[in-house]
Amino acid sequence: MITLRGLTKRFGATTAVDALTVDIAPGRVTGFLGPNGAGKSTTMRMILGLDRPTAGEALIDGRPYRRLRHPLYEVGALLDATAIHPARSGRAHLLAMARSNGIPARRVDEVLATVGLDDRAAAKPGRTLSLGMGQRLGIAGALLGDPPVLMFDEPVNGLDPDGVRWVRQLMRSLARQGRTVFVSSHLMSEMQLTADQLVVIGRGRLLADAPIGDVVADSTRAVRVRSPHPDGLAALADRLAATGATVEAAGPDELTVNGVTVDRVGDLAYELGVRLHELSPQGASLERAFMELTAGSVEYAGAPGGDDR
Ligand SMILES: Nc1ncnc2c1ncn2[C@@H]1O[C@H](COP(=O)(O)OP(=O)(O)OP(=O)(O)O)[C@@H](O)[C@H]1O
Repeated sequence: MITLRGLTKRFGATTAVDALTVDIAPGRVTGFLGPNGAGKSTTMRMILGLDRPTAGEALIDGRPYRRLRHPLYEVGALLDATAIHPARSGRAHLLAMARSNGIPARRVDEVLATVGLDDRAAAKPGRTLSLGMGQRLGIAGALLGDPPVLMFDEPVNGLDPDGVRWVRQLMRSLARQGRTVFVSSHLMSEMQLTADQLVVIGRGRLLADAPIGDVVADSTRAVRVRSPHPDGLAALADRLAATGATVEAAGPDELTVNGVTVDRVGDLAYELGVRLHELSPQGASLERAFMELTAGSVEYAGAPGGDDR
């Protein structure tokens, strides 16, 4: 269990994390989402004792990181896959970690096998590792102490589709084993397949903490409209906009409409005599739910005095 209580971090005038209170429970994958600069990395860094909270606390199974007796046995993390010595091999990197934490050397072979790095890959110096191999090595490091709490910051960055699927299965199996799995990602479609629970933040503040199904179900569903008559489609778009719907041109013969039902769009098209080739409700997606949730938080990067890092 990871517990955040009023967790706050200020860097000068910037409030990176703002009074975050949330429990990240074991036995499920909790996705951590937010627009760029929302405060995800800073939150993860505070959980790991790498940044000091300005106020509040971050606890791992009830204790702050600095009070953990054997940190690697209690929490494993992948924050930055490039954080490996350029001249050191992956295996040497893991062996050094194991040795300094009283973990037997054979565990290094186990985790290398788990992440799919063979002897040759594990012997390569850090500077020659691809981003994907670096990610696998970082995940191996997180698993080294077999900890009940795991955190991964953007673990699928740089992985090919096979690698992405592999990370998804790994996260799910770690959660099934009863561990706390806290993972950030920018890939919404991937998160929709991986996470059970979502914690969404914007400008450092909590926007949502709910099962993923609830977050997605709360989002509005778009309606796709296609017509072979551009003028008719334009007239329909104007009419829909006048009724308060949000209308986007998705192509020369296609509209994406939000804020009205399919029936209403169909009725208006009929009234205007516009011939349609398609009128279909779109599936709810995490992508849309995320956009709606964070709509008020994304202009942050461009705001006067804002900091886009
Ligand atoms: N060491 C620092 N000094 C000053 N400001 C910082 C520092 N670290 C982070 N910030 C600022 O804090 C805010 C949150 O940054 P953070 O990196 O935690 O966001 P994030 O959600 O991880 O973003 P991204 O998705 O882009 O990685 C940003 O405005 C960032 O510029």
